[in-house]
Amino acid sequence: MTTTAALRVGQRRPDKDLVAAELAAATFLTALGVDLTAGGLAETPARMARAYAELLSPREFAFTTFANDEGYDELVVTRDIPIRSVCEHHLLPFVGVAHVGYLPGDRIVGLSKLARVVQLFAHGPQLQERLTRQIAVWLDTHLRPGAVGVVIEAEHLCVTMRGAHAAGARSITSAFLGRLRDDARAREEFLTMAGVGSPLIARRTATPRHPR
Ligand SMILES: Nc1nc2c(ncn2[C@@H]2O[C@H](COP(=O)(O)OP(=O)(O)OP(=O)(O)O)[C@@H](O)[C@H]2O)c(=O)[nH]1
Ligand SMILES: [Zn+2]
Repeated sequence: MTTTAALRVGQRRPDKDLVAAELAAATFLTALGVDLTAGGLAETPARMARAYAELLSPREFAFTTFANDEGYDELVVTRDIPIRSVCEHHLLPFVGVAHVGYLPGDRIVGLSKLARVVQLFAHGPQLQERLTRQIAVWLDTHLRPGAVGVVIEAEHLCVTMRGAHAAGARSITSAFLGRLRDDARAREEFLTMAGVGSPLIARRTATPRHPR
């Protein structure tokens, strides 16, 4: 018989004060010379408050796992999971895709949950490197698999739309734990399944060794 387990993850009602956020947004825009009485801007501070509240609040979900009764012992990879986060330096969006995989141990996870774990950590002021690592470590802790791999490819609007104006630049980060860290062939297989599998990319995305 397959045993199912579900762990509630995330906050049901994260603390937020939308009224204070709206007032602050109005002050912020006015200080930058934006005339809130012009055009359709009257509601903009309230919209900004709601928009950032959404971007910064993780959504609750159930992390559902099943006993690995079939003894499935090959990689499971979900690729091209959309990533939408905001960088902690400018609070501007970074957008792209995450490829997440694991080597099952005693349990397998509901496939949608890999995307939900990505979204859990993406909601909040982030660094791409930290986001990549948090997803990997969280899955390692809660699934106890033989390996975890996470690759994120993202465009940071603070890099492409302003500042350096490096239009089209994308940053690639990775985190490999367990067998995917120790075994270059397994890592190459993961990268191929994730669609980033050229030997050049495999070398570029290999993280430095740290003790687990
Ligand atoms: N490593 C890393 N850097 C990020 C990330 N998001 C934004 N940054 C960078 O954080 C840095 C902040 O640098 P600062 O010099 O303090 O900020 P700034 O004056 O706005 O810099 P410019 O963007 O170069 O105009 C910038 O180089 C950003 O590109 C991220 O996820 N990871
Ligand atoms: Zn930034």
